[in-house]
Amino acid sequence: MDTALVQLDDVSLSFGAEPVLERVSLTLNPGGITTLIGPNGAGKSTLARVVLGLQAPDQGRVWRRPGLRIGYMPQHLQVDESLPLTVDRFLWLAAPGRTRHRREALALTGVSHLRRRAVRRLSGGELQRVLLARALLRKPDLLVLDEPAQGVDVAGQDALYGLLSEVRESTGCGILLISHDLHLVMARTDQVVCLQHHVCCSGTPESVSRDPAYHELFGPRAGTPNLALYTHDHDHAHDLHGHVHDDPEHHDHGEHHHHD
Ligand SMILES: Nc1ncnc2c1ncn2[C@@H]1O[C@H](COP(=O)(O)OP(=O)(O)OP(=O)(O)O)[C@@H](O)[C@H]1O
Repeated sequence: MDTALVQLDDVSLSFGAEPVLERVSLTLNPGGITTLIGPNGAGKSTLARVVLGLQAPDQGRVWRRPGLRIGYMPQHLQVDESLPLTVDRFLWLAAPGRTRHRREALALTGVSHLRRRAVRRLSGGELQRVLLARALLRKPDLLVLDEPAQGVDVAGQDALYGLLSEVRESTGCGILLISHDLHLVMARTDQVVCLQHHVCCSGTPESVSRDPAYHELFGPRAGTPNLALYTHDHDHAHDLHGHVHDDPEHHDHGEHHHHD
């Protein structure tokens, strides 16, 4: 833990009566890429918000390295349609500083040509790259990216994940990534955490892609193309909301599983 950036121990959180995170533990290390995967509503963004300190858990412990700088790329960004905000100004508002730094960040994410463009005129993929540049401008120890590749074309997605690996190499920062692009992500991550309110399974991409709980969530064709056949013998069942059902003997796919 001395070397960790963030450590979560047994974190639980409910919104009203609905448990969203159940006893989640997670360690984020410098230079490590951790990918959070799970169906819609599994609690991934909520967990990211707990890591960021934007959301306090009901139970459990959250530890952040003192002085930790976090760059965050949110899943959604509301841009006021009436504001003629340029990309350059948008970046400056997040991290006031020299023009050179903003140019460098935009060059790194491959969108130098957009510096004077109005933010509200950007395409989805262009905006994602600008948001990544904004997160990098803070020179973060930890980058938290909530579905960074949404709206980015397939070649661009590959480039984006390649870029994240480069950023990790050159800066040594840790990266927490939320992603649905299993094929692209699995090859480029050190640790995969498969979330369905609780941590279903976690580990290296290889070990997770062989885990029955992973296949239960994502189906037999999920993961890397060279996946070996698996045996479906997981040791816990989920109810309709994805919460663990303790009695694997009475595990019934039709009634107890609801995976998007
Ligand atoms: N502030 C909130 N108040 C009440 N419920 C919330 C709040 N934030 C999230 N939720 C609920 O918590 C659950 C988990 O949401 P979350 O956004 O963390 O899921 P997710 O795994 O990121 O989903 P997706 O893949 O669709 O982005 C959802 O049912 C959501 O409606």
